[in-house]
Amino acid sequence: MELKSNHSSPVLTDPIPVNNSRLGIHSNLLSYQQSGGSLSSGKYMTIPRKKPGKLEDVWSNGWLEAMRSSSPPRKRLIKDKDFTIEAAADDFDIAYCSWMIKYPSALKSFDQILKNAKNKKVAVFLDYDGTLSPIVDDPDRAFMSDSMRSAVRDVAKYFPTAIISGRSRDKVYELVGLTELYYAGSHGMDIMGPVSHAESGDHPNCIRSTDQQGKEVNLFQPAREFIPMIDEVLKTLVENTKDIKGANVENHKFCTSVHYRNVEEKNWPTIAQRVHDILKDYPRLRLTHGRKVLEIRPVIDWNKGKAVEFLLESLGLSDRDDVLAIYIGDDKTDEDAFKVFRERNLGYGILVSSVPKESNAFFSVRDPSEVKKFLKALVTWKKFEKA
Ligand SMILES: O=P(O)(O)OC[C@H]1O[C@H](O[C@H]2O[C@H](CO)[C@@H](O)[C@H](O)[C@H]2O)[C@H](O)[C@@H](O)[C@@H]1O
Repeated sequence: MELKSNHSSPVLTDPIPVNNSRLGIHSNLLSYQQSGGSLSSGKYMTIPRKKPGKLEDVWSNGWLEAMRSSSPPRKRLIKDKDFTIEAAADDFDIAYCSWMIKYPSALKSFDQILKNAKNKKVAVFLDYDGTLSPIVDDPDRAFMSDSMRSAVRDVAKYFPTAIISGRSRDKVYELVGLTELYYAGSHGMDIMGPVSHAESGDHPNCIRSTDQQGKEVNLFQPAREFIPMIDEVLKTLVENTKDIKGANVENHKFCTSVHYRNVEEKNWPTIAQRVHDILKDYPRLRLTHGRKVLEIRPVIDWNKGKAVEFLLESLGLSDRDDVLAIYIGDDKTDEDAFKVFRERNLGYGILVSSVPKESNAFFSVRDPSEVKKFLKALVTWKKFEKA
């Protein structure tokens, strides 16, 4: 079945604020115009969304392949009365060790990182799932440990620190529970940042608000106009996947996730097809892949990388030679941030991965427990430096 022709060229254009040259990033904010929606005037730019193609193409357009490779398989454990080892440990370790030549351990390279951080202001950006909390089957039970929370709290005492998550800002705040951080939810499409250096506050998508403590903050929501559309899609996704055992649709306000971690693999084509069928009616939405999750988000040129740039700007830390930023994340959506770090020489991206995978990060750590070690080491260094 072919998609209707009106889906093949869905791109109308959206206003781009032109008077925000101080915040160069905003001139790149691109989006599609809502059909029939009225949007304010301004400069227009477009980005192409991949033509969806034939419906049966979930087989050939790479969705299924991406789904299969979207999260490392849990390693098989061989248990003995005295020890537990991972299956095929030798082969795996060889591959992992050679991968680590390209992405050295951030813990083992700590001295090198410190050398570059000396006399610089360090800012820390942290992803949540798979970085601060381990990956678990139930997204509602992805809790971070108290010791991790305390490590993040300590980091925030010494360095401006932000959480950049795919989850809704409210949800990730609830999970982290620290008031001393900045939060960017929905893959950066919902940022609560400081007002102090906020030329970013001039942006039309930025409004003054107050946080949970009543402190004045800047709220930046570049995809606000998409809320009704996301809401509508969410309802359809819930309805159309309710008969697929294990499927779980999560609402992030500016985007939505369809989890298939608990869906039998033989049903992955079905869930992919259902999502595909719904998405074809929404040319202003696109799909990205996370760890056993399909993420549906607005087609705007905004992501975790842009969110980091925005926060650095808001913090008065942009375009400065005396700033070194660190970003720690584990999944594909974090690659947008790693890429910006490389391109703009902002500092170090650190990938959390226990298996070899291509990345734009500079360093790696294996899992959240190593993230915690790294955060603690940063704090110890700063304390020592101050003493
Ligand atoms: O940007 P993040 O903070 O890493 O959020 C990305 C997605 O994380 C969550 O899903 C992932 O973690 C779940 C809990 O461990 C796991 O069950 C799921 O398979 C993973 O994809 C969250 O539930 C998603 O909504 C986020 O988009």
